[in-house]
Amino acid sequence: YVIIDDFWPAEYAQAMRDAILALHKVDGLAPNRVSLATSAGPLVLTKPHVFEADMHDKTAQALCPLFADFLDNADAFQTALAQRLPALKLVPAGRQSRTVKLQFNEGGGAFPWHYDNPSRPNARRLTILTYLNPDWAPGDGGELELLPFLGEPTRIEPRMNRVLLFLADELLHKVIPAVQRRMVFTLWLDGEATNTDDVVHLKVKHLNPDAIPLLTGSPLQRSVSRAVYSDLYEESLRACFGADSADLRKALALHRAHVKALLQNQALADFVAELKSRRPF
Ligand SMILES: O=C(O)CCC(=O)C(=O)O
Ligand SMILES: [Fe+2]
Repeated sequence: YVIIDDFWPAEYAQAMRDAILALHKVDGLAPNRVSLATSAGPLVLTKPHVFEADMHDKTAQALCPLFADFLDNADAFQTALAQRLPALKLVPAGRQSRTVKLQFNEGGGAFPWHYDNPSRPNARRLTILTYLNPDWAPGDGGELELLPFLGEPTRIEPRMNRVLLFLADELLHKVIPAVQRRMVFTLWLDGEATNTDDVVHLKVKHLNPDAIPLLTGSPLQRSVSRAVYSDLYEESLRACFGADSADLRKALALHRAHVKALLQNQALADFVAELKSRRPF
């Protein structure tokens, strides 16, 4: 990941913050809803105290010209990034290859551990967050925590005009509950080669310690992440959905079913035990 402070011209960052606040005032942000596929059909969960707008949405465009313009006119920025980061194989241009999301949280709003690109059909390769909180102070919460696979976690403070870039399909992260209101603008750029067969399907040849360096540097890690970090996933689901809510029970049940299915394969279960033993904490 990369952190760049004072990324945007100061007046533009302030205008971005004002635009999100204005959208919040006219109820232009909707509760965060995530739809998860289950054997019984889609399951929709709502993250409490997290409000969002996706700028591909026509209503959001009408209410928020600054970010509608950003979405329309980000080709030059996207092309420049694609050229400077060729290894990422970013789609070089095109409104449909990027997502602009505005987010506002307060009163405990949090995100559990996740990858921004969990698997197909998602095509995101790069996450670019812009934090827009001039008054942020320790104790306000809302830090982003990054967890490189089998590495040490890092906490990032959501300070004004701080931009954070990381790989959408390779970096596990969560948001600590926000005590004070907190605003973020997220830009996701799609890749030309995300979720190819070789990073989606874990194979028998990967189930040994020699393959660990491959997992730590590849989206393949997603196949085993929930099992390796099961305790952390559960703790973060509680922080997000509240200690005792219907959505927490559903999210926990889904998480546990996923882990159980993985561990039914003995070779995989042994490998997960090995990976767990290599966690530094
Ligand atoms: O709010 C943040 O800092 C990050 C939010 C996030 O992880 C997401 O929208 O996927
Ligand atoms: Fe995320």
